[in-house]
Amino acid sequence: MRNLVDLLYKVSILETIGTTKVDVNEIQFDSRKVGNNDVFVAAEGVTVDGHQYIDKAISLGAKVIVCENLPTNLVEGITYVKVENSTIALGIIASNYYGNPTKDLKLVGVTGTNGKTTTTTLLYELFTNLGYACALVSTIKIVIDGEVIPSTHTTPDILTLNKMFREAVNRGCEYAFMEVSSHGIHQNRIAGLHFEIAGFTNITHDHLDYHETFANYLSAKKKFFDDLPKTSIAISNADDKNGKVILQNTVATKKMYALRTDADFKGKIIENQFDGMQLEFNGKEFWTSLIGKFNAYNLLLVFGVATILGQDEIEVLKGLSTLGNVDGRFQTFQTQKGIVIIVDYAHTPDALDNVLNTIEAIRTKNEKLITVVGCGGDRDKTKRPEMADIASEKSQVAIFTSDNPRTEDAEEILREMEVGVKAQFYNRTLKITDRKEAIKTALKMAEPKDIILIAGKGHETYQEINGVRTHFSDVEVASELSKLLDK
Ligand SMILES: CC(=O)N[C@H]1[C@@H](OP(=O)(O)OP(=O)(O)OC[C@H]2O[C@@H](n3ccc(=O)[nH]c3=O)[C@H](O)[C@@H]2O)O[C@H](CO)[C@@H](O)[C@@H]1O[C@H](C)C(=O)N[C@@H](C)C(=O)N[C@H](CCC(=O)O)C(=O)O
Ligand SMILES: Nc1ncnc2c1ncn2[C@@H]1O[C@H](COP(=O)(O)OP(=O)(O)OP(=O)(O)O)[C@@H](O)[C@H]1O
Ligand SMILES: N[C@H](CCC[C@H](N)C(=O)O)C(=O)O
Ligand SMILES: [Mg+2]
Repeated sequence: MRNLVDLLYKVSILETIGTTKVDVNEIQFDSRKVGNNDVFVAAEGVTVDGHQYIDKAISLGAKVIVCENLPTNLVEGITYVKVENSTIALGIIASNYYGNPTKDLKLVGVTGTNGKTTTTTLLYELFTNLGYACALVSTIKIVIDGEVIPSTHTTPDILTLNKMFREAVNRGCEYAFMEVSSHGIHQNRIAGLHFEIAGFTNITHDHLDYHETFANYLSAKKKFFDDLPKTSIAISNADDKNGKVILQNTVATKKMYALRTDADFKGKIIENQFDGMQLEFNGKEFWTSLIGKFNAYNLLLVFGVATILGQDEIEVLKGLSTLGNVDGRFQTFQTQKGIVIIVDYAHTPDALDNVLNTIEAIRTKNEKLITVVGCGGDRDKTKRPEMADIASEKSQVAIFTSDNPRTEDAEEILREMEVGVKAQFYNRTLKITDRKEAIKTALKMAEPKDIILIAGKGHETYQEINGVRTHFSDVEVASELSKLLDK
């Protein structure tokens, strides 16, 4: 049991009704999870307003209600705490409940449209190999000192985060690396966390279904940096058009990394091949098995963060040169027939463009490049024609297929993609709704040395159609089918 007074420390309270000198059990923001003596924090969501579940929470045993609007029917014996912003209050209460774990960790958050999973995973692996106990919160998985927990969000809710960080501190973790999504920032899922370093990768077109305009999307990302305290360090990509904008109003110490301009962390690509890159960071050369300019940026951010955290530059570069690809990010293998398959999580126009440019820069021009790609349902629709345009322009064959249609009609998504194809490239495109069939067709069309890029789902091990998830893995499907077809 915890005392409510302690939990409300630093919460900006407008009004209380009833006593705050009560002991409470757990904190909940979902009425369905409320138990005896819990605190229920009612918050307005994207689909419903949590305030409408206050009675339900009380009937399940809630003793304290934290809310922005007091209900008209106040219940005897219940403590009501009116706050300005419920989600921010939830963040502070959650931190207090778990003993402010992020004050005892060096927490690094990375935001940006692409590269969050890659950079946070590389940081986790680098620091683990350097001998530190660490935690990772990413789209693919959550890891606490080696123990893997499945991930449901890129940035989980603030109660889950504090619970995990408490566990990490208890297990002796010194560092935590986490992805900070724009949804996470906008919904205050990171409220009250203490970030030692905040990193920015890049910002391009995504999630306009949620944020509506690019300006809103940019300001959601910027808010992460605006809210940092003076003691934090913000590190941004000087080559990105918005790399400086994002740091405009932060009071944190500012650092920059770049390949094209002068910066605190300056990188250069010496060689870029199919089996890796020779890079130069701050005048020191090293080899990485990661491929593509975008990964040079990711590695440079990792290098910057690691040196800011006090690691020796040479040791960091040695460490980076031993790291391989992150699951589903430019994951490459060859079939028996000699077809090169690349599975990549590119699910935005910019990511797809980067991956296709990377392949173009390192392939010999005699082979065909076949791209299999789809776009997710219930997500930003404006990505659809753009991704189809890019795929058809930069591949010899583009097969449009389903990604995760979720609750949308898969055929309709394909029609919306197709609109983006330029007339002169139309005859190099195919539409095959079933993803497995699409991959099979690509394999049948391919000759030895041809390249098949399977984009959009990367590490995912499911496909969601009509709201139902079934097991599906691009890597598994491609390798099973290629074995069958090679026979
Ligand atoms: C659109 C979106 O982001 N929704 C998130 C949001 O849910 P919501 O605002 O819709 O919640 P709501 O249903 O309106 O409910 C409002 C409030 O009432 C409460 N409630 C609701 C029903 C009830 O019976 N009782 C009750 O108390 C809810 O707990 C909530 O507090 O808050 C929930 C709790 O934190 C999230 O789980 C949920 O993520 C949904 C499942 C989701 O799919 N989110 C995706 C889009 C997302 O967040 N993606 C980003 C990654 C993007 C990227 O890759 O860049 C991520 O960080 O994962
Ligand atoms: N720095 C980068 N710039 C542009 N594209 C990138 C970069 N890093 C990775 N990509 C591309 O974007 C895809 C997704 O990368 P990653 O998973 O690291 O991004 P993310 O930001 O975590 O994405 P999500 O928003 O889904 O969590 C990769 O498969 C690759 O195609
Ligand atoms: N974090 C992103 C991932 C998209 C991955 C793609 N495979 C899809 O399902 O659209 C999202 O939830 O929008
Ligand atoms: Mg991610």
